[in-house]
Amino acid sequence: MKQATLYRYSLPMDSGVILRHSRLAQRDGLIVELKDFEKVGRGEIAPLPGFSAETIEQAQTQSELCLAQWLEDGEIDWDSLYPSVAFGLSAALAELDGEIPAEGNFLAVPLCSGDPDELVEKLAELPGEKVAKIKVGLYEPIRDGMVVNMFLEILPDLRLRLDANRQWTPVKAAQFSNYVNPAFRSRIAFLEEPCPTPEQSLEFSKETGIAIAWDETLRDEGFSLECKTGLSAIVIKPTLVGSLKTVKVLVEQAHTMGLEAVISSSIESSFGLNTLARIAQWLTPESVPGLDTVSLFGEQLEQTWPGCELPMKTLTDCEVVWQAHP
Ligand SMILES: O=C(O)CCC(=O)c1ccccc1C(=O)O
Ligand SMILES: [Mg+2]
Repeated sequence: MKQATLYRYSLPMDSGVILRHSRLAQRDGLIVELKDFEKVGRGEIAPLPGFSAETIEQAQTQSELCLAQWLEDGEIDWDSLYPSVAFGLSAALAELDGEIPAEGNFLAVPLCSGDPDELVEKLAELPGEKVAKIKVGLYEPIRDGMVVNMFLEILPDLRLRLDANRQWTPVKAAQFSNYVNPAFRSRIAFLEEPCPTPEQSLEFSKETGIAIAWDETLRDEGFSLECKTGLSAIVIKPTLVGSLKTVKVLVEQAHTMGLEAVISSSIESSFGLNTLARIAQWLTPESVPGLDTVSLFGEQLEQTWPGCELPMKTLTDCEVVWQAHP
């Protein structure tokens, strides 16, 4: 006996600088719950405003159509779905089928705002490899270069992931790198998307020896992964990329090319982050995922994120916006 339910959540948040152009004060999303006799599978469908092309209303309408098909044992055409719907639905189905192992990788790379004292504290709690992520490209590139130098100087066992979100012209990118001590450059694990185009970013890497990673580029029209000098990683945001199958293919391609694959947050609720932590442990066990975003929220949803003390909202507190069985 099958049943499908869509819950809609709304959680208070402050996206801060993570989103740059849009400051979100509230996060809305859907939780899909599939039941098949005693088996249950859940997934989160949460288009991210400013990043996803689809709205939550569009995602809900499409989810309802898909779920109706699933209830009738129909085939789902994954490639025709919005990425957020494809991801949430495929995660719920995979969980229903017992495909996603329960164990998660909750060692998220801490996102730091630029205050070294705060980071030193966060890092002291991290077991094993010390990696942190800093957003760059928000202020003067020279300032970013100085901040990166300072962190790497103060913490000799620290490695950094940087993310410029395509904010630097080649000139600004060069101003940044001129300020980074050449001896420190190899401790930049990667710099995501320094320049507006992938070609400019690759050129930057060639000139500076700083490794780069694709994030936005993965979502460019017609993108296919190729091995390029200087490219060391891809950052995969499943909510923006699509089904679990698409995620798996990207991870496999990256690993085949010797690239690191990093599962990362699109600011899902603590529920969605738990799913991502499990997927990260399952598909990219050697890589620390980029999931340090729960603190942007005012509440958690259904499942706690380890160490997070925010109040908990449960699915029973959420509105059921759709429910059906065959
Ligand atoms: O990747 C991470 O470590 C955290 C997530 C993150 O930075 C992010 C989250 C939502 C939208 C865009 C981005 C981004 O990579 O810029
Ligand atoms: Mg990024």
